[in-house]
Amino acid sequence: MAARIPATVVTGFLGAGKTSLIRHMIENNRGKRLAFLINEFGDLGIDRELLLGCGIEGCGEEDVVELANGCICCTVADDFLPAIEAILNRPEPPDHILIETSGLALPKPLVKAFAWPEVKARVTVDGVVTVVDGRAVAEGRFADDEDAVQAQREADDSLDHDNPLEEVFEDQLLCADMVVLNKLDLLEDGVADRIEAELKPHLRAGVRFVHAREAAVDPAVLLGLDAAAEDDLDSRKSHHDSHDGLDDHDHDDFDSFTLSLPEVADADALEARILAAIADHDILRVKGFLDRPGVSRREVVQAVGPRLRRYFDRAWKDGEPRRTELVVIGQKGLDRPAIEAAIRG
Ligand SMILES: Nc1nc2c(ncn2[C@@H]2O[C@H](COP(=O)(O)OP(=O)(O)OP(=O)(O)O)[C@@H](O)[C@H]2O)c(=O)[nH]1
Repeated sequence: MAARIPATVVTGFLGAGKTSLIRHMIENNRGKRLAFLINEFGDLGIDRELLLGCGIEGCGEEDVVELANGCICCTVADDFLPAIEAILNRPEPPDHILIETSGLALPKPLVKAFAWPEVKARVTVDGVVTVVDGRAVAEGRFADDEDAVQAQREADDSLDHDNPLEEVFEDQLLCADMVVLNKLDLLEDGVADRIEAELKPHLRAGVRFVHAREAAVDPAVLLGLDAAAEDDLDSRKSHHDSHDGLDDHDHDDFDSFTLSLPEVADADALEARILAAIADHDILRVKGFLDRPGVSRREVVQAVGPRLRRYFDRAWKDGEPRRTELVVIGQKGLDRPAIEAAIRG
């Protein structure tokens, strides 16, 4: 059998640092031919745009494939398989494939797809890398209310949590071969070690932790784990393993919408309104691009919980419509009219 191409699955909750990790990998890639499959929740395709916007050599249009139709874990057969086959059938197949899942995806159904005979013959899962937002963990974003869980367990004997964030977060950890504990700069001394000690007993044996800022991890550490995860599915537990073997997962727990705005003359004022909306409506993630009048470059907006960053990436291209668009993601029941009104001001 010809050597199989290794694929790394990069997972982690919304805003943990997956795109940053992949970007760092592209910048520090020592001559390997890489291909990227990018999937995200929300319909703007921002992550692909961000990677292409960095203008790094070795990251061309054809190398970054976006899986746009919903969440990868629920559309494996329709979207993922044709995309991976197209990559494998290129005249010059890549040396390594990287797959960024959406922040709400469960990695296990994706890894399972690699066990399908037509894929397994040609690709192997080198490793599942789970990026963790250390600050969000420290703030207790993924922690259930213990009393509520206990009450629920007593009521229906199920293992389900009352906090869907925690379920997704745990599923991503339970599938990991390596955990990147990110956002060290936002943690007090000693907190990263404490988080690692707390998470470790819940993970599969031997899973390594790497602590990182800006998800900057040497590709030599991330790639070449040689895990063959598709042969090892039983050890990767999921809250969504069901008795009939079918995955039982949908994204009804989460909501997203896209907001289009006119050009933004005062970005500081818009930032303040976005932050106020995030606080008032418990929004998990906002990201998008701003059209700033008189400025040749587009401005990126990234918010994860209460923290927001803005920076200019690339120039608007000739003929490209200059747009201001933001994707807003939160738990089910987002009050769209109120959020829109708050952000529009
Ligand atoms: N302070 C701080 N911010 C970080 C770090 N790593 C990433 N970020 C920021 O966190 C935000 C989200 O990072 P991304 O890399 O886009 O996260 P992601 O996991 O790809 O996000 P989704 O695809 O939306 O789930 C961006 O504003 C990053 O600049 C870090 O180590 N420290």
